[in-house]
Amino acid sequence: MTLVDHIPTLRGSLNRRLEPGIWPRGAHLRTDNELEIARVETTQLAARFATPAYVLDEDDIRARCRAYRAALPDVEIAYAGKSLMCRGVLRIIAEEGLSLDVCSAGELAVARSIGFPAERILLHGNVKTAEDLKAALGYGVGRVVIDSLDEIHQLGALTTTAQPVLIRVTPGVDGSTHHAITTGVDGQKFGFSLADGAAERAVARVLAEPGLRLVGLHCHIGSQITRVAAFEEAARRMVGLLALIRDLHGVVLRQLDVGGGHGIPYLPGETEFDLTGFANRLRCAVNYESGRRRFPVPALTIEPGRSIVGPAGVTLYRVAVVKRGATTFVAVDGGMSDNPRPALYGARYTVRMVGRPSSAPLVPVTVVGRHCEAGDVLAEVDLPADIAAGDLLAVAATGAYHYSLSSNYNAVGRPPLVAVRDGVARLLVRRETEDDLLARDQG
Ligand SMILES: Cc1ncc(COP(=O)(O)O)c(C=O)c1O
Ligand SMILES: N[C@@H](CCCC[NH3+])C(=O)O
Repeated sequence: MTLVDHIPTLRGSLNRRLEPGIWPRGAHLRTDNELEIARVETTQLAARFATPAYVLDEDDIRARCRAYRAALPDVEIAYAGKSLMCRGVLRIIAEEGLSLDVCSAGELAVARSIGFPAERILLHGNVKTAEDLKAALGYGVGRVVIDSLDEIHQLGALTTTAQPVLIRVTPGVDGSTHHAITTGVDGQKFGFSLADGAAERAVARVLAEPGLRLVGLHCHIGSQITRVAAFEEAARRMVGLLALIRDLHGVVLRQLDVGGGHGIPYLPGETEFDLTGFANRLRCAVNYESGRRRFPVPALTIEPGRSIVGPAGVTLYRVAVVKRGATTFVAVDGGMSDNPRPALYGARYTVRMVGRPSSAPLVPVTVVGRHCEAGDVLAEVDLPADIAAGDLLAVAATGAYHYSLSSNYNAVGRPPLVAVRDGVARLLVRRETEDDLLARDQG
């Protein structure tokens, strides 16, 4: 802490500029401190849909899809549906020409309900239940990504024609991210280890299974990673394995899926993912390694989720209570049920009081939720000293892994998901009601 941090009056009052790179592209802060997203006032959104509410800048999502396609024109971009899955978002993804990664029969059902093209769908997961596998085969998904020896037999026993599959490999690359979302190293539950030969043994088993057709390899080293070199290293190792498989089995696998995991900034000053650098270095690494091993350059797939939808989302909360003391607690009408990420990963956020002007100095506060846990903390940030019940808070970069991680803790209904575009708000998913909560309860 510096001296300035201890003296509220020196901390300044509300910054009139939105932190660059953190808020949706269509976000604009007016001089009266009204936050507009895609020319829709967030005070109007809060009035119409109530709070908490997840707001999505549709054009931001579309722009991110297009940026990926422009940077990687010959690479298949498969949106990781787990990051934010609903029909409205999948329609955007389908319209933008992306493929889709699903990891359960439930996610597949959403995709299926809008007729997402089956050949552009990949099924993932370390556990795929019989229902998941049957649903995938029933819809005719393009590829299933095999994650265990058990699954080889389980899937093989269900197929009637040879199902195209990839094998998920753990390449032994650490993306330097939170341990709960680190998946490229040995000692975690996903994939077959490259280092101990498990991946090579899985290849032999799949090749011997008549119900499966091995078309390529997959890896996913983790999430919220900005170090491009980690993806480059993983790709290099995977091409090495493709060449080894050719040498050992005489089989040339044409597809290489290097997963997703591209990080986004949540706080000012955090590194943005270098998409152009990633595209160049991925292409160079794969071309170089393929050339060196005289292996035909494989067709590439990537699976970004967070970096497609994360920055497009903003959560709106209403301040319910302010408790002033040694710590000032600003308690809002949502919390860990709509955002468990601070509790799960120590995630931090950029938060603003919006909707009315304030010239009060900024003071440190702890933004907490309404749930029955002391750990229900959303953020530790600076907000205007005159913050009061009824004020509106906007939390940035909540498009990915918020709606999809939300729960009904304390029988609180999940917030609505609202898309905004060209001055118009469109409800994608309505708020969960008490009737919804009671609907499954058999009494
Ligand atoms: C197999 C797979 N692909 C893609 C992703 C998408 O990750 P992210 O949202 O970090 O891009 C995940 C989640 O980490 C995943 O498990
Ligand atoms: N849920 C995690 C990301 C998980 C990535 C999925 N494999 C997060 O919110 O950061």
